[in-house]
Amino acid sequence: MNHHRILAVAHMREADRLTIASGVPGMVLMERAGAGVAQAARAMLAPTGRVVILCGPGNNGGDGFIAARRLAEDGYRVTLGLLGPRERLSGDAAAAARLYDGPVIALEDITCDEAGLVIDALFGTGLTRDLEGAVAACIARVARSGVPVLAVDIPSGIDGDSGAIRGVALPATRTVTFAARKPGHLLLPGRDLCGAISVVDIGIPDATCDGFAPALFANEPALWRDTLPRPESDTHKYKRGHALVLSGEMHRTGAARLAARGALRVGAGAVTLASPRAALAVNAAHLTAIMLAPCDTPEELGVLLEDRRFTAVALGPGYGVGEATRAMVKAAARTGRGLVLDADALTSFAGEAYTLGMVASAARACVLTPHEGEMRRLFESAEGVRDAPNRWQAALRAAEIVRSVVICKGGDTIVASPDGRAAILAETTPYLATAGSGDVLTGIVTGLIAQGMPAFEAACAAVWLHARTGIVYGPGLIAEDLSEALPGVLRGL
Ligand SMILES: NC(=O)C1=CN([C@@H]2O[C@H](COP(=O)(O)OP(=O)(O)OC[C@H]3O[C@@H](n4cnc5c(N)ncnc54)[C@H](O)[C@@H]3O)[C@@H](O)[C@H]2O)[C@@H](O)CC1
Ligand SMILES: [K+]
Repeated sequence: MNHHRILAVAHMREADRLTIASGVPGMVLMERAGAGVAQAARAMLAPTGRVVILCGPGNNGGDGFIAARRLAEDGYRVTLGLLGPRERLSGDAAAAARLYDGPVIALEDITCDEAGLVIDALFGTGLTRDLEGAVAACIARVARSGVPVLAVDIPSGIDGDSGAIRGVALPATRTVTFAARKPGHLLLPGRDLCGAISVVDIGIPDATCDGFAPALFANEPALWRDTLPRPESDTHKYKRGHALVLSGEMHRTGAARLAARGALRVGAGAVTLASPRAALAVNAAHLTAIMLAPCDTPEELGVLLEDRRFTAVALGPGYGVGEATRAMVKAAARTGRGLVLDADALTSFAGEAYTLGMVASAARACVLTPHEGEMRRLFESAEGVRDAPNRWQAALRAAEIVRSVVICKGGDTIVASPDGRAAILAETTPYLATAGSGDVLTGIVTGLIAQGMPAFEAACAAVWLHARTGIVYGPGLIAEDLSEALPGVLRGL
């Protein structure tokens, strides 16, 4: 199994279909899925403990019936509640139900008394509308009981593609999913309801999923570790890339310095801050390893960037919104370097995502790092972004429009590439929500791109490193700490 691949619901269905078409009966896949659930359940139950299994009307319920049979055979006391009449089950789910010869009661009659575990096999990836009525009431009862819950495939009520709660959802202690995680396991609020997630191999060959587009991933080191720049023994500082970060005016210089420090800490050989003349003294008072150059106009930026040693430019943090910023972005892009645009550089193109796309296409590689508000402003009139059915589809469409890698920041940051790849961050910390934290992220991406790392991988690595540093540091974190704690996380890789 490719462990960082994730499968959209439609792709999971297609992978099932292709595997079945290649000669593996659907029932064999379901048997493996149910066996995986039973195995996880055993680890959560005392010997001969009581387990309540909630089965829905589709194949998720089918997995529940398989698990019920296996656990009953092992001597556990099984109570199975089914939503709807048994005669209405069809296909593999009906076959799985026939193999289970224990009693089946109505979902409405389920209680959790003395139960050591509840297995939630109500709905999986086939959820199509909000949960209500008897199911919603049952979910509320189980949630109130405090009994540990093992979710089959995904907690019932969570949308597999968006991670949204459809009406209500049953929070799980553990989730056992099949073949690969789905976007809803990583996106909020779904992620918070899954508990510990494990993936069971049900025999869907990797090659079956290789050609799926878009290609979705969990943002984990396995995705980008091989492309992470490592200095060779014969290196010198300019071989490790030279990043240029543009500073804002006198009263707004801190953001750029935070970014510059991030770029240096992640391994750029040299970093220069391009500062308005009026702010040179302020910046000089705060910089040591980072160099300083005066730069007030697009023409001056062009002259500065005639030095071919500059490999990447970052623009936006604290820079100010308006025509002057737009002109600087265009001047930077024209020089064909790696380009990272954040904050004011993005807001300066509010409502003009297509224009920004044209500008960005001149850069060697371009990465945009919008938070939710910047994303909304930039793409307010762009088709297929605001009305996308979920955040990864919005991110992919956005990347296509701006012809850049887009980092959609949030508690479940998504990195999307115009080539159709997207990666979702699985783990982060709310301590990162602190002033200047985003500026450091901008600097980390810039530093990686300056060293020649491909844009998508650089963006994914930066997002992961930033999050991991925040997790490791924890309470009390301020933006300045991020760059200083980064080496520890880099060492761990
Ligand atoms: N061969 C396969 O396709 C495999 C499927 N597997 C399991 O099958 C699941 C997907 O099965 P299905 O596609 O049958 O989907 P589900 O079992 O998730 O649910 C589909 C059923 O629920 C109904 N439904 C949807 N939303 C509802 C709502 N809000 N209220 C009431 N009823 C609602 C639908 O009409 C349909 O009858 C996966 O999550 C996984 O657990 C596994 O067994 C592995 C193999
Ligand atoms: K479920």
